Amino acid sequence: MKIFNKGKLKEADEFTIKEQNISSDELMERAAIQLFGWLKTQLKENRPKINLFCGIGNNGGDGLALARLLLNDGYEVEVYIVNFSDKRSDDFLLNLKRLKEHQFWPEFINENSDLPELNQGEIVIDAIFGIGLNRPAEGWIKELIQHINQSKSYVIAVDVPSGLYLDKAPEVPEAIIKAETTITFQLPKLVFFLPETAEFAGRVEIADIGLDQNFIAKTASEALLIQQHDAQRLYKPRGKFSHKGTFGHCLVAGGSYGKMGSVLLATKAALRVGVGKVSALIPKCGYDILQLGIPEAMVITAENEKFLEKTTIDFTPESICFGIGAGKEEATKEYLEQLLKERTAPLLIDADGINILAENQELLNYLPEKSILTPHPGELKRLLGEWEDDFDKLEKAKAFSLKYKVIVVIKGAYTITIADKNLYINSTGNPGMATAGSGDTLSGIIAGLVAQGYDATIAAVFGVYLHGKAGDLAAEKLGFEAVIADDLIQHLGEAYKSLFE
Ligand SMILES: NC(=O)C1=CN([C@@H]2O[C@H](COP(=O)(O)OP(=O)(O)OC[C@H]3O[C@@H](n4cnc5c(N)ncnc54)[C@H](OP(=O)(O)O)[C@@H]3O)[C@@H](O)[C@H]2O)[C@@H](O)CC1
Ligand SMILES: Nc1ncnc2c1ncn2[C@@H]1O[C@H](COP(=O)(O)OP(=O)(O)O)[C@@H](O)[C@H]1O
Ligand SMILES: [K+]
Repeated sequence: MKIFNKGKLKEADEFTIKEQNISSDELMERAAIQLFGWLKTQLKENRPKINLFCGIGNNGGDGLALARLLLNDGYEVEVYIVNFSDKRSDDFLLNLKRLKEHQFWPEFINENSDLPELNQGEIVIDAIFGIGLNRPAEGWIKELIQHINQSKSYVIAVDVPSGLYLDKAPEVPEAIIKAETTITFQLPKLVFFLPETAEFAGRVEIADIGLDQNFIAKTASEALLIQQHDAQRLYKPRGKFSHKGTFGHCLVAGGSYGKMGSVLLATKAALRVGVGKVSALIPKCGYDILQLGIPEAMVITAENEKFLEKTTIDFTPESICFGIGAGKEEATKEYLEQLLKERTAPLLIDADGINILAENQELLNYLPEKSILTPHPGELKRLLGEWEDDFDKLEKAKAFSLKYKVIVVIKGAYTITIADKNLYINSTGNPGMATAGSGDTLSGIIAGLVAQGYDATIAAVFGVYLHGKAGDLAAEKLGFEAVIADDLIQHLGEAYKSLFE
């Protein structure tokens, strides 16, 4: 699903109005009908008091139209017009008039008003600012927002929590509505998936207001949310007459004394994701661990007992996963340098592989095109330096990815894959995956897909999706706390199957 910026969302609104020959207030009415339908479904027979806070732009207009629909249905409604300016939008005014025609008079509030009483068990609809916000909320509006946030009412934001920009980091986080649920129109917004801003939106619901599908399809977006139907299209079915040679040979090079489990996990994950053959290249001390832990894999040992070093292998793998549990010994660095310069196979670099690159930045120049780096935020910081906020982080990671022509997978609650200036935001995964080794399994999955012939960007995006889905399926059965990395591997088969459910 595409994620548009503010400019493109406005264009989509305008195009739809023209193309479908409707007035802008009809689009607003569609938005209100969607909001009303969602609320009614959620509330079932319950009839809590609903307090609507409406600004004077079109977001406020949505709120006023919703208030009318709620009143018509017999809900107890209180409407507060957050009267911060006299530049009221036409559709706001139209909906104010319609509300008054229903003999309902909203309360206008400004800096001199008392803050309204908001109680537990009541609902607050936040329709103060939408995508038209252009500066932080200040003074009494900020106080009102804080009052709403401190109340025990259930807060539902219309389109976007008031005070949150779409395309940049907030300057004043205290001046943003913290919603339990955000009902956003037509397309998801990038800020709903970034660590510093996602929490303001709470649970996100997308309301289809019928924006022109052709416009959405033909308009390029820099960010995509990867959901089931997107992932399904990436899947390559296995041919009836295929054999293990069809699905590639993956080399997992890593491990050091005390950290051999990471290689075991990645190796297993590569096999479970469908690779034909896997060889683990490890220091000598890991031989028994690997052979006993995963009899399906082949094992090659480096000369050294405890860490990885330059080793000659007598085959050409279809992908190499380098760095997990590897440590940062000089000899291990030299081996990475050799792999970078030899360019024998597509490379995925994770964990200590990334740390070695961060400490020896001259090596970055040797990264083969379309190599995949899978840093968690700590590793990313070592690679890129500090960033100011999430947007700055994304810009820096994009610049890095363009400069070295590589794919950067920023791991987190919503893992973001960056390739060719595009952002692919993953929709699967859960806090149960915050457990040691879950990143190692991801590396094995992605390298395993590359070995099977998936394009590197697709392998990253698809692998991240499958990994998160396996985590979701594991958590469904086991509960968040009990999920361990091996469970992700165990559920990869079901994750594949779920693509077609
Ligand atoms: N057809 C459509 O387009 C559809 C649109 N839809 C809805 O419209 C919403 C966008 O509406 P919008 O463009 O009117 O902007 P909105 O967010 O209501 O606010 C603008 C006002 O806020 C003001 N302002 C900004 N920042 C401020 C601040 N910090 N402190 C104080 N004031 C501030 C700004 O004032 P100004 O900067 O001009 O002084 C202006 O007056 C969108 O999110 C969706 O809900 C749906 O109905 C579907 C159809
Ligand atoms: N709260 C979360 N929600 C979704 N996914 C998560 C969450 N926490 C961690 N993950 C996922 O788990 C993995 C953790 O990777 P990483 O930090 O490298 O772990 P390790 O080094 O222990 O293997 C990443 O793929 C990340 O996206
Ligand atoms: K809002």
